[in-house]
Amino acid sequence: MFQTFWRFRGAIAPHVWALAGGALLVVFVAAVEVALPWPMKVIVDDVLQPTGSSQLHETPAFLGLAGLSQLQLLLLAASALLAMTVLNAGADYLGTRLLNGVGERAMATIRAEVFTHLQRLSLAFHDKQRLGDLVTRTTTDVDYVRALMVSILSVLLPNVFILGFVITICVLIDPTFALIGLAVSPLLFVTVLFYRRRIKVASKEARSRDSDIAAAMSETFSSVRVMQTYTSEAHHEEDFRTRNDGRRDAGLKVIRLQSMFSPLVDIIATLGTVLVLWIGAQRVLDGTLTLGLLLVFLAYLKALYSPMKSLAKLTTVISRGQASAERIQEILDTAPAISDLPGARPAPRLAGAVELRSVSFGYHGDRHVLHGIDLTVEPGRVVAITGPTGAGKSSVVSLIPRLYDAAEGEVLLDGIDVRDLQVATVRRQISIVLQESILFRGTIYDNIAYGSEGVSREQVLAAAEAAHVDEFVRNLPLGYDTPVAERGVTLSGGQRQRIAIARALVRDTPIVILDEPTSGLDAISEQYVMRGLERLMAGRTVIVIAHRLSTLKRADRIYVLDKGRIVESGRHSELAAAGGLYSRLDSLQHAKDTPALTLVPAESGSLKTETSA
Ligand SMILES: Nc1ncnc2c1ncn2[C@@H]1O[C@H](COP(=O)(O)OP(=O)(O)OP(=O)(O)O)[C@@H](O)[C@H]1O
Repeated sequence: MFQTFWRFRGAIAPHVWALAGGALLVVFVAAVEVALPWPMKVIVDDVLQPTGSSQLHETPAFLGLAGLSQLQLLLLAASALLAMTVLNAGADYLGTRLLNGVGERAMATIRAEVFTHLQRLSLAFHDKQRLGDLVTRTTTDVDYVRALMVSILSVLLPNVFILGFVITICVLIDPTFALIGLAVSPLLFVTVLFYRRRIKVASKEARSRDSDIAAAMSETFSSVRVMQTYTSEAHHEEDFRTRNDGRRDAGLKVIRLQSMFSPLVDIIATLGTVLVLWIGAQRVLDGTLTLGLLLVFLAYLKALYSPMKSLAKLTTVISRGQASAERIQEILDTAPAISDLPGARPAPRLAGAVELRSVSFGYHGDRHVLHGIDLTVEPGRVVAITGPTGAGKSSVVSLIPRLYDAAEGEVLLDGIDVRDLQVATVRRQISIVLQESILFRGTIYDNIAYGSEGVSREQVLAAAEAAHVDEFVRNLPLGYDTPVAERGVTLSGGQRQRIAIARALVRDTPIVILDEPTSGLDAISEQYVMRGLERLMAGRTVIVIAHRLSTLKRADRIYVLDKGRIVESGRHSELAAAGGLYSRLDSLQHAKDTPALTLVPAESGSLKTETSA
């Protein structure tokens, strides 16, 4: 339990004074609560029943108030009660505020830490993660840890003090009687221990089911377009129902355990109370105990058991919080698979030579998807990679910006092994345009400037013009300040690609990777995008994954990939004549493209038609 504090000590440390202040205040509240039954005792024993054994009526004498009249005592006791209650309320308010404030602040720090760490973790980690699970860990789990910390300080700590104070006072007043009151404590303790463990296991299960639901939500609603088009709502509903039922059952198990726990504690506590009442009443009758002291004892018994009951309730909060803390820690403990190696140096401004030497690579251990890849691109040249689906084209290009590390062989940039260079300085010199470009929430302008720090507005606008973004932005009422919805769904595929090209142009990197950036576009959009790409490719090293003839013909060299191996390489004309895999793919492409009419947008904005080469 306390290791949770230790675990997140970095986030708590800046608030240690507020934490200490809050803790002191709640302990003060506990002390006042222990003193609260005493004015009542004075009223019962010394105001209402002032006669009897002087030994038993010693409180006013002990407090130096022996000479006061009954009325004066009543007034004093009542005022003390009121004052203590008001003081308690004030300290309670301040303490709760301080502790909860620390909780919120520390959790904001932890959330930020988790987010930053997640961003640093490599693709190999994210490939295996479900987005919903990561969201849950950053939100709900962090909140459960907050509840745990705050509860430990504002419930557990004062209750432990109350227990300590009460037991001490009871023993001081009447050790035998105190022992009777405490007789049931071991039973209570064992019950708490037993249930705590079981509730912790059940809570962890419920938490992982929560993640399941979050994952189902994110998977379903990130592909809502496909889901609705394929009318597969029923399938998603069924899947969700299964996960939801799992969560419900796990939650019900926690509730069952919890609800068994509380009444059990109640029964054991009542057993103790009955015992004290039975013996206490007899002692009051035979005059060895005052009624006021019996009332104090009973109040203390309540004060003794109610912390135990609170601890019972706290069990869930603590177990849940511990499970959540472990889930957060799992993320923070994951070391990024891709990071700067010791001695890595900043990459110099690259000329753009790219070489893969005998590279093998796999996503899962020894199951390689690339085998002995040799590939060379000279600075400023265009190299195309083609091949059937699943051949490993995307895998090859993902090794260049070191999104993954090769298992064997080397990836060299300007002759330097990428692993000897600082990752960030390499990635800053590579731009990627994917099949489907991702836009982020923000304006079109923000999306173009994304990833280029300190870039001027002129540069952004010039890139936008070169990438033919300007053509459609001009017609938008808010122009470049038009907000783009998350994932960019308010724009067409071609428009998104043009923004992505502008983004790459602003970055002005020596190396550009294009992963089929025109696939899935209609002919008109493709022409616009191609024009932007021409601007982007000029003077840079370009590695393009392509199937289209137009792109392949333009390449200085084509590598044909099949089942993770390079099976052919050369220029289009050589490969087309060689009678290998490329020529088969080429004839398929011809069959698809002929007769080919390509629409080319005229500068005026009207369309003209021209026959494809
Ligand atoms: N993130 C991943 N985790 C595990 N395996 C992967 C991952 N990405 C790709 N693979 C596997 O690696 C192999 C090569 O995939 P890759 O995406 O590189 O092929 P590709 O030629 O680009 O295919 P496509 O043309 O369909 O995009 C495939 O067998 C694929 O299943």
